[in-house]
Amino acid sequence: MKFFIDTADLDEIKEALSWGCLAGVTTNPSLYARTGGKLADFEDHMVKIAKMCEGLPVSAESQAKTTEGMIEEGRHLASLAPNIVVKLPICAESLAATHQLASEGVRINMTLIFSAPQALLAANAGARYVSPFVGRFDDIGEDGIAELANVVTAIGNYDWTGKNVDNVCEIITASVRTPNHVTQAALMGADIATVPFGALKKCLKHPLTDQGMANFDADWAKVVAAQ
Ligand SMILES: O=C[C@H](O)COP(=O)(O)O
Repeated sequence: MKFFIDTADLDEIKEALSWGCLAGVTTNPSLYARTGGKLADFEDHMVKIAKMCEGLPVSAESQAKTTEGMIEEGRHLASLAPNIVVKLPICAESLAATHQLASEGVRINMTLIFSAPQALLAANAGARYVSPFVGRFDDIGEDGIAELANVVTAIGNYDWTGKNVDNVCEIITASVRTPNHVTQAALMGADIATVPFGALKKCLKHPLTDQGMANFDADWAKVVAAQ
């Protein structure tokens, strides 16, 4: 399973990139708002991220509400950098926009997916990625991982050749809150987990790793002292 980072924060992206295991970035309007960015700077910000992550997919979300608007904004966002993926929230308008944009070679990440039928509709329209949300189910006392499993099985049952420029539909596990979400997504074979930086750091750490390092250092200090 590949790791994306779910953030629009340039410092977080820079640090996560330095780890050498990042395969992409996803952003959304809330994440951009959290950076304090202005409307006028949105495109430049997306281009900055795309340049930092050359060759890696970077999702930039359209704010258009009509099919025509999404097509226009989607074409524009995709023209900003070769690795920009246009993110659209699932609805009738975005399915139609996805169908058109995919036929032009634009990669779409269909977001706000909460069920297998939604994911199947998106993939059939030509989505290059579908983003089922996990944590928001858990937030309302439902089982996000079980819904993710339905999406993974449903999308994995079919061949998406001819639907988009890459002939595949990858599943981005989104709304990830915990390392256990990452574990469960990987165990069921989700292609990608997009993880906020805080949760990514939690994935890296384990108390037994810290304890083990401290023990090795202490024992090595004894070896050095005995010289
Ligand atoms: O846009 C996709 C995000 O992964 C949503 O995550 P969130 O539920 O933490 O806002």
